[in-house]
Amino acid sequence: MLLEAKNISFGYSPDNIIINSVNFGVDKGERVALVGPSGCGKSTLSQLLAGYLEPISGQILFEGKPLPQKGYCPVQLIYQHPEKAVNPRWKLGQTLNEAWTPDDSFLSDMGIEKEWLNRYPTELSGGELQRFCIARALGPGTKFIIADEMSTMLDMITQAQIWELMLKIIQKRNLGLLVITHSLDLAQRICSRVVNFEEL
Ligand SMILES: Nc1ncnc2c1ncn2[C@@H]1O[C@H](COP(=O)(O)OP(=O)(O)OP(=O)(O)O)[C@@H](O)[C@H]1O
Repeated sequence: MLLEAKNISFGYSPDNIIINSVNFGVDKGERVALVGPSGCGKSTLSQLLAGYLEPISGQILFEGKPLPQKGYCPVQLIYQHPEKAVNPRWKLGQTLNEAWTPDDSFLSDMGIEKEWLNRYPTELSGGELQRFCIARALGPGTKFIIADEMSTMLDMITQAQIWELMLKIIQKRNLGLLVITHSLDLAQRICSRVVNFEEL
């Protein structure tokens, strides 16, 4: 398995366990969609898989080993809410360069204007900021992308363009992909396997 949750449990409080002894994995070369009703725990699982949250029991393994505690994480999570994923006090260029330095053609493919890098996060629209967060997550050290409802706030044309580019990058660099979505159509178009959270 490339990325694996082994018998993990988690709750935001001890009397409210949301993830109960779950086993889940994504193999090399697979693109998996995770679907399920609102509030069932998909985003929580994605945060556990990216190392943002610690399970109360069980293990998260990437290429058979725990995620690194320090340095760049090979598993990058793209959130539903880009404004929560950036430091509001930093200009976007600083935020991006902390992760990596994409060239001008990559920025232009992602629909990012260079001038935005001199702005603060509140000075971009939600969709513009999300494109920036997607670009940031695709640094050279990234081996696995978790996209949690990442394209919900983009218009249909931008959504299609971004996914087309993402899939090209994912194939070229052989990255793992987990997509969390409410759209079965998107799941079936993009992924090789669809998993229902409630059946885990
Ligand atoms: N930080 C938090 N503190 C306490 N409870 C939380 C927190 N985040 C989420 N929850 C609760 O955990 C449960 C699972 O939430 P989660 O966001 O993982 O669901 P989801 O399946 O991703 O939902 P959606 O499809 O609506 O995004 C929900 O009942 C939610 O209210």
